Amino acid sequence: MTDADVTNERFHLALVGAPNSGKTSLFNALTGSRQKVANYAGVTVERKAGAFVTPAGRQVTLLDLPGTYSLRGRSPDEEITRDVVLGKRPGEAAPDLVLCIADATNLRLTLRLILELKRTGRPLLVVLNMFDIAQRRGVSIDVDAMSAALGVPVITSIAVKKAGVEQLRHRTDEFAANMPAVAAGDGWTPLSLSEMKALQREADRIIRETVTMPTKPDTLTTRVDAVVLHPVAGLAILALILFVMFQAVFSWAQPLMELLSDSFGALGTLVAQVLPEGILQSFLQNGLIAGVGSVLVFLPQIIIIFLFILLLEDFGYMARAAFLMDRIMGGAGLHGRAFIPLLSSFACAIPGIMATRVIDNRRDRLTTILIAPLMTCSARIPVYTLIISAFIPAETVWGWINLQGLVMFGLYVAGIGSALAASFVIKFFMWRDYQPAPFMLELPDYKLPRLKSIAIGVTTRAKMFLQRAGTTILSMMILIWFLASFPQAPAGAEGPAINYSLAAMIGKFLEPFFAPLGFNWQITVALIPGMAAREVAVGALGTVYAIEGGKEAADAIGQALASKWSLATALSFLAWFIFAPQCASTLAVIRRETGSTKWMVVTFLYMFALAYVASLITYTVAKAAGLG
Ligand SMILES: Nc1nc2c(ncn2[C@@H]2O[C@H](COP(=O)(O)OP(=O)(O)OP(=O)(O)O)[C@@H](O)[C@H]2O)c(=O)[nH]1
Ligand SMILES: [Mg+2]
Repeated sequence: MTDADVTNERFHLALVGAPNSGKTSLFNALTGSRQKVANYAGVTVERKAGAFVTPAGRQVTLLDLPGTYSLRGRSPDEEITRDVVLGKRPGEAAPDLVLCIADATNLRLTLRLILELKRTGRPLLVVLNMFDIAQRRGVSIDVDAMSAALGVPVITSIAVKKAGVEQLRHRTDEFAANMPAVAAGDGWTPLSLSEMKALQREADRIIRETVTMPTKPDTLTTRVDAVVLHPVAGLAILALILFVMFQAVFSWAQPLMELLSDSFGALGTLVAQVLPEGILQSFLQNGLIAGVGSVLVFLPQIIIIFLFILLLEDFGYMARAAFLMDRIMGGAGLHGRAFIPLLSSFACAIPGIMATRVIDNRRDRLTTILIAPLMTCSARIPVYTLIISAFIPAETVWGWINLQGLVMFGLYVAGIGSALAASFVIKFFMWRDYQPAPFMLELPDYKLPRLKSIAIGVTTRAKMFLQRAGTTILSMMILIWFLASFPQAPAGAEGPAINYSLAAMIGKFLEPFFAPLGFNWQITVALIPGMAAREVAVGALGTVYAIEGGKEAADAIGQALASKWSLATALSFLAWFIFAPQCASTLAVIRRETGSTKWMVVTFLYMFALAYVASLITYTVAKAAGLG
C-alpha cells in the first residue's frame, strides 16, 4: 500500500463486545488513552472517542462502547451501543468497521452477538482477546476455521500486553483500502426470541467445530469461590476486608499526613516571617496555606482507599461482593445491579450515578440514583479524618484495633445502613407491589492485578483530587478568606477582627437555625462554601479559625477545633456529614441522569432533612450523656 491510497477522510471504528471482554483495554492500547479498565462487567457506560493513525497514515476515530450481549437495547448503556452500530445517533454516521471483541475464554454469548451483528450488514472484524488466558488454560481455537464458519475475518490479541495491536492497525488499512459499499442499517429490526435461539444454536455449533476445551477444567476460581461466595464465610471476609481498609487508612497514612501538615505549618510560619503583616500575608497564610493546605493533607488517605478499591476491582473481587450483597440489598428493595454503582459512589457519587445506566429497569435505576449520594464519597474523608483525629484518641482497643479506624469504619457503615434504609422506604412508599427482576451477573475470572493499571488508576485519582484542590477548593477558599477578612474591624474594636466580617454576619444570621445541632456560627458559615464540594468545609473551618486565632493557630486546625468544640458538637458535625446534602455537582448529575429537576430537589430535601435530624439526635443524646 502506498500513501496515495490513503484518502483524507477519517475512518470510523467502533468496539463492540460482551462486558468485561477487554474493549477498553484495547481502546487504551490503540489510542494511548487511560480510560478506566477493571475486572467486572459494566465499567464503561458511555461512548468514548479516541483516535490513532494506521501504518499507512490513515486517521482513524475509534469508539469505545459499553459492553452488550445483544443489540436489543435493554438498558440505557446497551441502547448507546446499538444506536452507534446502526448509525442512529444524530449527527453520527454508522462506523465503517465494527471491531467485535470476544473474550477467547468465554465465547458462547459473544459468538451469538457476532452473528446478530452480521445481520446489520456492517463490515466486521472479530478480535479474540485474552488469548493469553485461553492458551494458559489449554483452550485451543482454530482461528481460520472460525473465520470461515462465521464468514468474518478473525484475529487474536492480548490487549493488556498490546499484542495483536499492530496487526489490528494493519488490518484497518486493508479494510479501508477495500471498503465495500454497504447499505445503511435502516432495514434492521430487533430479532425475535426464536431468531435469537436459532443464532445461539449456530454459535454453539461453530464453537463445537472450532474450539477444543482443555481436558482438565480450570478449578482455581471454583475452589476460591466456594469460600468467597459462601453466605456466611463470604460476608465475614467482605467485612474483614473493609475493616482492614479503614484501619490502614489511619495507621498507614498517619506519618505521611503529619509530614504534610508539618510542612504546611512550616510554610505558614515562613510566610509570616518573610512577609510584612497585612492583607497579602493574611491571604497566603490563612486563605491559601491554612485553607487549601488543610484539605491537601488528606491526599495519603485518598490514595490508600483507592489503592484498596482498585486492587479489589482488578482482582475480580468486586463482582463477588455484589453477588454476596445481593440478598441483603434485595431485602432493602434494591436490585443486585445497583451494587457496582453504589460501590463507585464511594469514590464520588457522580460516576456512581452514571454507572446506574447498567440497570435496565427505570424504577430500580431511580432508587439507586436517589441513594447513591448517601454512600461515603471520598470528599467526606477529609471531614471525617479531621474530626476523628481531633476528638477521638489514637488508642488501641482490644489489643489491636485502632479506635480512630473503628470510628471511621462505623461512619461508613452508617452511610451504607442509611442508604439501605432509604431504599427500603422509597420502595415501600412508591412501588410497593413491584418485584425486582432476578439478578444476573457474570462473575469474572480472578486475575492478578496489573501493577501498571493500578498505578495509573491511583495517580488519576490523586490528580483529580489535586485538581479539585487547585480549582473548586482554591476558589472557595479565596471567597471564604475574603468574607472572613472584610469588612475589617473598626479602629479600637474589641475581640477578634473576624467578628466584624461578612462571614460572621452570615454565620450569625443562620446560627439560630443550626444552634439546636450544636453548630456555632463558624460551622454554619463553613457549610455554605461546602456546597461546592464537601471537603471545602474543612478548608473553610481552617481559614476561619486561622483568621480568628491569629498567627499561632494557622497550622493547627485540629487543635483549634479540639479546644473550641465540645465532643457533642464534633459528633453532631460527623452525623451531619454522613448525609451532607450539599454537593452541587452531584445534584446537577442527578438532574441530567433522571431528566427532571423534581428528583434533584427531592434528593436535596430528603438528604437535608436526614442530616438535620441525625445531627439533632446526636447532639441531644451526646449532651444528655454529659459530652456537651
Ligand atoms: N490477561 C489478560 N487480561 C486482559 C486482557 N484484556 C483485558 N484484560 C483484563 O480484563 C479486564 C476487563 O477489561 P476492560 O478493558 O475493562 O473490559 P471492557 O470490555 O471494557 O469491560 P466493560 O467496559 O465493563 O464492558 C481487566 O481486568 C483487564 O485488565 C488480555 O488480553 N489478557
Ligand atoms: Mg470498558
